[in-house]
Amino acid sequence: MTDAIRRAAAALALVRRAGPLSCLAYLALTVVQGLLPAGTALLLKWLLDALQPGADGSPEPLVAGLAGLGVAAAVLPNAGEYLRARLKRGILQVVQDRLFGAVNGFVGMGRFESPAFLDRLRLAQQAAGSAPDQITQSLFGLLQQALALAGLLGVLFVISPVLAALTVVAAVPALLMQLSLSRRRAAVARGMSPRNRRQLFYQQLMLDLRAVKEIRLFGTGDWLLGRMRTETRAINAAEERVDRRVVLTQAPLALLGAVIAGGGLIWMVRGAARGDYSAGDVMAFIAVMTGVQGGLSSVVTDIAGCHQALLLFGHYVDITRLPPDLPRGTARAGALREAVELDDVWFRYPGGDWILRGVSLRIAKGQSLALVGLNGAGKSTLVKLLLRMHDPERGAIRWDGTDLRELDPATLRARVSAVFQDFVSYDLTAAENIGQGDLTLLDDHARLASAAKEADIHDELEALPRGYRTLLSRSFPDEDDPEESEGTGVLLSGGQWQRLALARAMLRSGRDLLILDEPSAGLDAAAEQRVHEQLNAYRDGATSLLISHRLGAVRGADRIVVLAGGRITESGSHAELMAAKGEYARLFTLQAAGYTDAGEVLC
Ligand SMILES: Nc1ncnc2c1ncn2[C@@H]1O[C@H](COP(=O)(O)OP(=O)(O)OP(=O)(O)O)[C@@H](O)[C@H]1O
Repeated sequence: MTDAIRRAAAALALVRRAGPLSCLAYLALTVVQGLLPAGTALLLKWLLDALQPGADGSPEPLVAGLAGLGVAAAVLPNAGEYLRARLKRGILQVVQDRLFGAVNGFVGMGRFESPAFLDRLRLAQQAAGSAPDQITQSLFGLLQQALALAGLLGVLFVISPVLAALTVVAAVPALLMQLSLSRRRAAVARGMSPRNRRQLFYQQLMLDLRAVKEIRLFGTGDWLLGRMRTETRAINAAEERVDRRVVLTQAPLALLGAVIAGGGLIWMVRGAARGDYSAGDVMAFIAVMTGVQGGLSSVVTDIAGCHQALLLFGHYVDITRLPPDLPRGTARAGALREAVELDDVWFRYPGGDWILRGVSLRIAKGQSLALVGLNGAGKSTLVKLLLRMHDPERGAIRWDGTDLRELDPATLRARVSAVFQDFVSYDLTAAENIGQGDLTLLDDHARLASAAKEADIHDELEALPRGYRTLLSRSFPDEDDPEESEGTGVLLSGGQWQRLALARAMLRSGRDLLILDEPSAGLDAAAEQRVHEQLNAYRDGATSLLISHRLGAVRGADRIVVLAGGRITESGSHAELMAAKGEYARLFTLQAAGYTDAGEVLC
C-alpha cells in the first residue's frame, strides 16, 4: 500500500512538473464536472415538485439552471480532453528524459547484458509512455466520480437512507474483485515481458536491412514469422484468460446492481402510491440511481486502472531510482605518466565460468602492446574491463597506481580512444559518424577529414554524393532533403565501415591510451597494409593495445602477450616468442604457411 502511495505521489509530482497550470485547470474542471450530476438531480427534483398542483415558486429559473448544467456537461469534457492531451505530451517528455537519463547514467554495461534487467527496462519504457497519463486520468476521474457519488448518495440518503446504505455495500465486492484482477493483469504483463521482447526482436529482424539479405538467402522469413506468431499467440492467450475472468466476474456484480436499482424503484413507487414520496422524489431517485450505478462502475474501473498503472509505473520508478551499477569513483584520471596495470585480475560473467583467471599485465606509457589468443580467450572482455564496463571480481586494474574503481569513469574514458571489434554503424551522416568520437569536433571539418585520412577513408567519403554530409543509411530520409522519397543515403561496404570506425577513434588522437580490437578485420589486402602502416606510425611512441588475429600485423609491437586459458601464457617481442617456440610461434607459423602455400600455388 505504501508502495502504491509512493508511486502515486511520484506520478502526481511528474504531472505537476509537466504542466503546473494545465494541472490546476484540469483539477478545477474535474471538481466542477464532479458536482454536475448531483446538481442536475436536485434541480430535477425541485422542478417536478414546483410543477405539482398547488406548489408555489416559479419553474423558469430551475429550467434555466438545468439548461446551464446541460451546456456545462456538454462543453467541459472537451476542455478536459484538451488539457489532458496537453498534460500527456508534457509528461511523456519528462518521463522519457528521466528514464533515458537514468539509463545513460549507468557506469558499466553489465545491466544491458542481463535478460531480467532488460525485461524490467521494457516494462519501465512501456510504463513511462502510458502509466502517468493513466494514473492522472484515473486519479482525476476518481476525484470527479467521488464528488459526483457523494452528491448523489447525499440526495439518495435524504430520500431513503436504507437504499443509500445498500448501494454503498453492494459496491464493495466489485471493488475488491477489480483490485485482484488488476494485480493479475500486472502479473501477466510481467510474465509476458520476455515474450513481448522476443516478439519485437522477430519483428525488427524482419524489417532490418542488415538482416534482409540472409533472410532472403536462407529463406528464414516464414520461420521468423512463425516464431513471431507463436509469441503473439501466447501473449494473446494470456490476455484472453484475464479478459474472460473479467467478464465472468463482472456479470454477477452487474446483476447485483440491477437488483438493488430495480428493488429500490419498486419500493419508491409503492411509497409514492402511499403518499410517502413525491413525484419529484421518484424522479430524483431514478436520476440518482442511474448516476450512482454508472458512477460506481466508473469508480471501480478507475481504481482498478489506477492500481494497474501504479504497478506498472513501479518499474519506471525503480529504474529511475536504481543505485549505481558500479561504484562511481570521484578521482580524476590524470594524463598517463607510467603505466596501466592489471594485477591478478579474475573475471566471469554472471552465472558463467571464469574468463580471466589471474591476469597480470603492464602496459607501460609509450609502449605498443599486442594481445593475441584464440577465439573466446577473453581479449575483448579484457578491453571492457580496461574501460570499466565491468569490474574485476578479484584483483585490480590501476591507472598510474590508482584503482579504476576510484576514478571518475568519465575522466578515465576521456583519456582513452578505442575501436571495438563490434563497432557501431550509425544511421547518421559520414561527418556525424566520425564525430561520435569527439562531439566537440562535430563541426570541425578539418579535424574530421584529418582523422579520415589517418584511417584511409577520406577520399571515399569526399567522393560521396554530398561528401561528408552524406547520410550513411537507407533507413531514413535525408534531413536536408526530406521530399526525396527514394532517399539519398548511401551504404558503405564492410571494409569502408571498418575504416570509418577507425577514423572515429583517430578523431580522439592524442589520448593517453589507444585500444584497437581487430581494427583491420574486413579490409582488403591493400587497405590493410595502408591502415597498418598508418597505425604503426601513429602507435610509435604512443601507448597502445592492439588485438588482432592477423599475426603479421602484431609482429611489430614492442611486446606481444598471449592470452590462453584465462591467463597470460607468453610475453615478449616477436623474435623472443618465435624463439620460444610456444603457442604464438605455432600460430604464426600456421598463418605464414597458409600464405606460402597460396603463393606456391599461384606461382
Ligand atoms: N556478455 C557476456 N555474457 C556472458 N558471456 C560472455 C559475454 N561476452 C562474452 N562472453 C564469453 O566470454 C568469453 C570471452 O569472450 P571475448 O569476446 O572476450 O573473447 P575474445 O578473445 O575477444 O574472442 P574473439 O577472438 O572471438 O573476438 C567467450 O566464451 C564468450 O562466450
